[in-house]
Amino acid sequence: ASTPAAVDAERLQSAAQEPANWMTHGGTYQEQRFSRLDQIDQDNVDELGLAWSYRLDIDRGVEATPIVVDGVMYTTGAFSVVYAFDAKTGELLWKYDPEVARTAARDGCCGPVNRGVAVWKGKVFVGAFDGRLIALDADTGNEVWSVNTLIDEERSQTITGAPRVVKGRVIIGNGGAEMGVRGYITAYDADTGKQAWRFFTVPGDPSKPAESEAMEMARKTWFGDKYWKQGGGGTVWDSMAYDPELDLLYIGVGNASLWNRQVRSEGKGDNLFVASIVAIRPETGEYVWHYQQTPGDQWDFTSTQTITLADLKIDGKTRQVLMQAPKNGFYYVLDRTNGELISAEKYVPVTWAKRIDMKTGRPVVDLDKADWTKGPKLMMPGPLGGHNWMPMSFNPQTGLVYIPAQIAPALLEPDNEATWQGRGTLQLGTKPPALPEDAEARAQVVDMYRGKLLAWDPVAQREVWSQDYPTIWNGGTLSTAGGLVFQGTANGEVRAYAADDGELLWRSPANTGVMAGPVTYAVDGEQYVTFMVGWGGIFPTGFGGLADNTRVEPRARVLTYKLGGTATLPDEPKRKLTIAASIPPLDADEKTIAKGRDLFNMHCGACHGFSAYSGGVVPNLRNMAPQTHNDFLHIVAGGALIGNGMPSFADRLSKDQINAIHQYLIKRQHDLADEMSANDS
Ligand SMILES: O=C(O)c1cc(C(=O)O)c2c(n1)C(=O)C(=O)c1cc(C(=O)O)[nH]c1-2
Ligand SMILES: [Ca+2]
Repeated sequence: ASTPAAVDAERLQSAAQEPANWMTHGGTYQEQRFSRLDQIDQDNVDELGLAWSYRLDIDRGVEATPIVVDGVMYTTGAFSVVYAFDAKTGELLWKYDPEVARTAARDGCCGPVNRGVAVWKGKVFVGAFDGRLIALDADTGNEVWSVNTLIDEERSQTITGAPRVVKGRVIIGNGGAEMGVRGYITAYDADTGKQAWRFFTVPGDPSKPAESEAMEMARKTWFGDKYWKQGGGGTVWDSMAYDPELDLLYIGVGNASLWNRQVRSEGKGDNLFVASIVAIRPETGEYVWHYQQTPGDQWDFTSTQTITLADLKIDGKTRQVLMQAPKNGFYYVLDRTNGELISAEKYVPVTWAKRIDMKTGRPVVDLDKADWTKGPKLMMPGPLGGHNWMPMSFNPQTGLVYIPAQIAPALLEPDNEATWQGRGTLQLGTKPPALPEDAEARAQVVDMYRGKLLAWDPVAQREVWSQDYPTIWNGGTLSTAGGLVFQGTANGEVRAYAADDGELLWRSPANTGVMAGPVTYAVDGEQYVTFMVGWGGIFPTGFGGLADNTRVEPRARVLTYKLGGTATLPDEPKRKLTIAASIPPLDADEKTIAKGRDLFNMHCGACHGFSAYSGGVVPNLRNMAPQTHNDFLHIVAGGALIGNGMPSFADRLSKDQINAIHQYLIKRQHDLADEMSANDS
């Protein structure tokens, strides 16, 4: 190959005909994550072996889908670091680190993750966690242009999603709806980085003119004068799909901000376009249609999950559909020409709504179970969703979608006094959705957690087969013409199943949790399958992942397999938690500990785990060494561990507050020691 990343409009539109390559995030513009490669099939998949592996630089959540073009793989790790590999040998061709401040992890809800790059005509595009969109020379990894996509430096906006390129425009949205931001998506000229258009998803300051007719319409669905001060939300932090025939770009719009609609919008209004699919023109950013899945969302029900386009035979007619399994637990099939609802059924247990009314297209909300603004409610799904960002796939040969589904209830409790807290702090209008501190009570919730690889018939709207996992947060899926479904698991394996009946045909250790969506490609006539592996994202950081003593290590790698591959992974057992030899005495009063608890959950919980349950991605504060206790103030206020990515909180926490947090953690460390000795006896 002479010109690297020589991808243009024609190649992208007919990507399905070039299965040796994986040229755009979802494999094709339809984002089906289906490959016509069939060299690896149901009969020989058990001969898969490691062809090559590469240890990435930063052991935090790995979420990227690699792009592979003409024998070169472009992929990313945590903090938006880009890697180019020889796809056959794994040789590193170049690496580009945008040098996002490692302390910037605080600016996101869910870790400094990145879901991958886009390529176009010799360039590689990456959205950096700090909000820059950067174009690199695909040959050298040198920067060609860089733009700042952020509109408000006072707020925490990030990029975690993968850009898409449509008609020579690089399109990217931002994350941040847990931190009080306004959502939008922006298109830039791929050659120059010049902004082409921006589409806002929620209205801004009502004293200023609306940016578009769409915003004029959206405004009428918001109430009071608070929403725009709290951002409004509606971030487009992950999915998009493009239909070249209809010339429509579909974007998945996230949850409202704050979560609490009482505080945000006087408890009423649909709050367009939160939790919606919106169809827009890729050349102009002009609104065409929308379908709102969760009107007036107050459950963090993002509609940012994989958007998959397909042509399905429904009631004897071929329909051009758009499909999604968003967090809210319903599987939606829409007519993608106009946004009309074709069907929607529960794909996991759902308590917030009874069903979707087919006449109105609206959910029949069960207020008794769903409205937590007047008192705590156990939600199903919770904010982790029936399905999160881990991509699903659709196999046109079986007619099934393969959803990394999960059952993850959560208790939501109101904080109706919520006010603006400044950038880098959670702004929810709920108490942070912490797991109970009491070990037994926590176990009761965690025992409800179940992961599920769900093979779903989108026409009949029913399960065809499923595979159960002991916990949630399992990986994205890939399906192939070899009759296979590939998926990695939360507890550290890569697997292949028969696409038709779900039989487990191959498994191999990944030595870490696997979340990202795998891809397949071919070089010199040989088929490869790549899993990006590495544990992180919001479940491990915010919710402790698995229990303390069975935790998964966050080892970040690229793992590439082929038939007869003979490379090996080092033997890397799970680390066992050993309790610190001494813990400072527990002598703070209840009031101090309670204050420390609230401060910790608001300022520290998203990374170190609400209620201090650690998933082992960042240090476990229930197991601090004596030296860490001694240095606590230096670390938290003095920035002693800035090099490790631990910011100084001197700008937002007083010495007294830091001490309260420390006392709370001492209590939690004693709790852990008690739990461990109870388990031993
Ligand atoms: O509302 C947002 O802007 C936003 C952004 C992100 C993100 O950018 O990663 C996540 C979420 N929300 C979210 O709700 C969520 O569950 C989530 C999980 C993850 C992850 O990477 O594990 N990111 C995000
Ligand atoms: Ca969110």
